[in-house]
Amino acid sequence: MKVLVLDGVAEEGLVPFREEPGLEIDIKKKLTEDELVEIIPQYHAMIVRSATKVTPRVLDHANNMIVVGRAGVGVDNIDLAAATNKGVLVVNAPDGNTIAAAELTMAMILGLSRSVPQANATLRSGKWDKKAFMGVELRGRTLGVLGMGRIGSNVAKRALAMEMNIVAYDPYINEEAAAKMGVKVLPLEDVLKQADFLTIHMPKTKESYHLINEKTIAVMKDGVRIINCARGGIIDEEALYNAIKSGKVAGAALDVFEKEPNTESPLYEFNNVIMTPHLGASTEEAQLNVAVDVAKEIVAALKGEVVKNTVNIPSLDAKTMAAVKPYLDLAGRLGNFHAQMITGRVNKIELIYSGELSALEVTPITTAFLKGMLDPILQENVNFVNASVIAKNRGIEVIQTTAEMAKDYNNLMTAKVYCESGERVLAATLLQGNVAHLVNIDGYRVDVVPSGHMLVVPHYDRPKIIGKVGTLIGEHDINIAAMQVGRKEIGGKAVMVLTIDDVVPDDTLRAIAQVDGILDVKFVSL
Ligand SMILES: NC(=O)C1=CN([C@@H]2O[C@H](COP(=O)(O)OP(=O)(O)OC[C@H]3O[C@@H](n4cnc5c(N)ncnc54)[C@H](O)[C@@H]3O)[C@@H](O)[C@H]2O)C=CC1
Ligand SMILES: O=C(O)C(=O)COP(=O)(O)O
Repeated sequence: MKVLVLDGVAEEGLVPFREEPGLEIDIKKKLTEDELVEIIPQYHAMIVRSATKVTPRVLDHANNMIVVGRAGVGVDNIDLAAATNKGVLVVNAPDGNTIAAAELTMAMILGLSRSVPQANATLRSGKWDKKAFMGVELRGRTLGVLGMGRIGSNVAKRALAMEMNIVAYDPYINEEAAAKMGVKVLPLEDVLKQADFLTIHMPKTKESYHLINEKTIAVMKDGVRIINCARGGIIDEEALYNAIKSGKVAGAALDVFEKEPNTESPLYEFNNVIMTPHLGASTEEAQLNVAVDVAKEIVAALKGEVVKNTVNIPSLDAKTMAAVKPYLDLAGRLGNFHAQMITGRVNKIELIYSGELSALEVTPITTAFLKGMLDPILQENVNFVNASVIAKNRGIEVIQTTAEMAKDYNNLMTAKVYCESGERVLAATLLQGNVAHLVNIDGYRVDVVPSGHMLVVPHYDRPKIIGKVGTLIGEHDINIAAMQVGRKEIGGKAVMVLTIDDVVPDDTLRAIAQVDGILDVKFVSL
């Protein structure tokens, strides 16, 4: 397998790749979209930082791509929807550069409060100008933190050590944990009103795009200083320009810009604006950390193992994964079994998780079912990343419910599939040793290990029928390994499931279907 490494990812961190026999690494610096499109089909994985744009067009050509790794946090340069549709996993390395970004933010806050870069530049130009650089102290001033995640909370921790008051806005955090740290979580407007320094640490999303704009700046204190080491685009740069020009904003420190690289901007006009070229993660430690972390994740993804930091599918912790894993296999088999039993368009899938299963995180199990069912039916590559999206795009309604009790079983997964030809129901359980057992077909009780070749034959419960089916199969020298009959009442309808050692030819299937009393024949191979 081949991995493409771009954007100057730290080579010394790629050790996990070098330890994998058979993995080829290509390290390239800067590629245009056209160049990327041309070479991308040969790669199974790629690593980027923030420079390369992984566009829908690039992904469209990435026919062998399994995983895209981001050596860092922000994935706004990767088209996640296109990756998901293509079945490409996206992983990031969110922990390795937290301290680097938090420390740059502190450097920006201190740089702004004492005009360090400007004073340095003036002195170098031959001027000893003490008067021009009267600073302000941080002690006792209020720092507003927008986004109290990894970086925001590390900035808060450091600013507390400098005796600042901290107020924060983050609608998705635990206020108690923040309060314990000494941070007051407030509505956005209050944070904007109270902050002497305002620092941004949220991702760029539809919600946060241009969050700092003419209106929100108007709410802020006169003389506020604004720091952005998160993402360009969260600040409307034109509004910031106007606010600095008018004196409303006393200074700004920007590491990120709406358009990068950014070497020309009206903001260069102001001496009270400090700008750095997206250096937040640029420390030796951070670059080593993120390269190692993302390389490990990519190796795991290529080997089909559990990946922690997935961005486009929910990631599961090791404990949850261990509990869910046996059911992923069961669900995949059940989905695949269904795919071979149904005819016509699928409209709705209802999955009922009962007994012990109801206490688990069942969404990945649903995904495993969808993958198992859709993969054999569709031309496109269906995997854990795109299975739910594909189902949705095809208008298949997926309902997942749980029930605490599973009659007669410890755990039971029931899958009802509604399609043009009607409704089919399969139910399966995990018995000792995590072996999957199919225990119900369309309301008939059976006990079949869903594996290998099987024949499912609904029929009338009458003498001679089973014998005739056995004879027809025997005539083709196919051995029957196991046989099960499920019936509700004597003489009514029943279902026969034969586990056989070989593929049954189509003409034999037709001959079986013609036996008087046989209602249908399905050959299922897992
Ligand atoms: N300048 C640089 O080189 C670097 C920039 N970053 C950027 O810094 C930002 C923060 O990174 P982390 O702290 O690691 O991420 P994180 O995911 O740990 O924290 C982000 C926080 O923002 C909050 N949030 C999300 N949407 C919000 C909204 N609309 N309003 C308020 N809060 C919101 C989330 O609840 C979360 O607590 C990201 O944009 C990341 O890309 C990260 C590393 C280096
Ligand atoms: O991790 C992040 O989100 C960053 O912004 C770091 O970007 P970089 O890897 O230095 O291009």
